[in-house]
Amino acid sequence: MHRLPRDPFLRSPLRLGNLLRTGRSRCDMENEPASATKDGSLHGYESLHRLLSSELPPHLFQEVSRVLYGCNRGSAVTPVPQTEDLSAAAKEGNFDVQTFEFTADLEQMRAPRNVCVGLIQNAIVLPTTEPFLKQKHAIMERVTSLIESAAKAGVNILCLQEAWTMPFGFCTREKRWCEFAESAEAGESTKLLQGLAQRYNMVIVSPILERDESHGSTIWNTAVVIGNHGNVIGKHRKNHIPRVGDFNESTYYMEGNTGHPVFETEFGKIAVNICYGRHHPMNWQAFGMNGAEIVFNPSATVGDLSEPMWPIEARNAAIANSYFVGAINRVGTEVFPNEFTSGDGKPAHKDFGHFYGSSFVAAPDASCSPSLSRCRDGLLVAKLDLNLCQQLKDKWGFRMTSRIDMYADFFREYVQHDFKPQVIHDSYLDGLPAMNSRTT
Ligand SMILES: NC(=O)NCCC(=O)O
Repeated sequence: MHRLPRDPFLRSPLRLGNLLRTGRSRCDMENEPASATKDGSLHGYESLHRLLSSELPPHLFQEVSRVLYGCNRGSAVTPVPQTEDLSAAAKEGNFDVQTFEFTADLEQMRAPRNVCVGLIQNAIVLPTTEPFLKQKHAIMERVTSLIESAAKAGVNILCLQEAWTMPFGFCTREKRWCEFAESAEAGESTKLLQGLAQRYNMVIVSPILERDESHGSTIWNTAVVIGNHGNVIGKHRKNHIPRVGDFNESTYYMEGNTGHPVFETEFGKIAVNICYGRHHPMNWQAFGMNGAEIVFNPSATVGDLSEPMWPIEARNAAIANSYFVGAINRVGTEVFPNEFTSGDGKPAHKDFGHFYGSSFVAAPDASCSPSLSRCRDGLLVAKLDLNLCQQLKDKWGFRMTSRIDMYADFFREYVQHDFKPQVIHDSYLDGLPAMNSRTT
């Protein structure tokens, strides 16, 4: 007997018809390899969570969910009801909207520190062959409407995806994409967001391609942090630049020079670990050591390369550093005018592969939200009680037991050019018995 999918995405007569007619599960239904289908969905499901919740009997799904997604104070992180206003905007604007809540224990000496965080993922709007200004303005218009929806949801701190004003043209190595770079302090996107931040009393993190006029028009990959009064609080430049697959970003900009700043805002202490920096545990750690309570990870990454890592790295960082993480990935497939290769022997191609969206929030208690759609624009809203950060520090003591002094000594030695790795050699490898070897 077939269970009717609970996912509204599947309620199209065509999809359901296929399922019922063939009598097969979704994965073998379309006789495709065990990977995502062309529309970016997982064989018709917008996310892994929706696939599991629709395909598994409820009692099995509950167990899977507990193990895969964890529990926040004993319960799965499940969607909380949205206002009609917000649901209507999502329907009309065809974007995925999901709202979650992470609670903390009530404390006697501190009031709860509630904050509402929003993550926006979006596809480019126009083809990459359109005039650049038209492309940028079309994205800005779309993102403005998503921000307005975030305001309807009461979001206090919002983060956009990496290089949100442009297609992710860095795969091509063509320098013309540099035209999208703007001043962090006075560029068009910053001005737009300053107005929205002030109007909606919202802190907005805006990851853009930055052109630094004061330093020879240098290009950076930068997150601008705009305060809820419309002021630019500061900026952070991406610390780790990828040299993997089609991510030819090192052709455009260097490793950032802004350290690991934490921005103290009216709603909490936030930091930004831009995309590839999520593969570097010390990058996450340094933001935590500077006191971050929420670290955003605005990203642009594709399925073939990184999808198995995606649900793990941000979540591990949240656990290890006792803070919340908001991980955001762009969505859609971007096709570029000219073919490019990336020195991997694969045929020249014009697209980057599918940016799989799947933005989510991870909490310090190892719970995490289900992710947004793999194939549509989306807004994830998460209500957090920041007291959970300290409660987890007290419970697990990861910060207290981290032995930074021991590692400081080790790193001091490691950076010396004559550093010798601490390896203890088994003399049997040389055919000699070890000095204290067991004799029989
Ligand atoms: N944008 C970016 O740094 N992408 C690198 C690929 C990845 O980290 O998954």
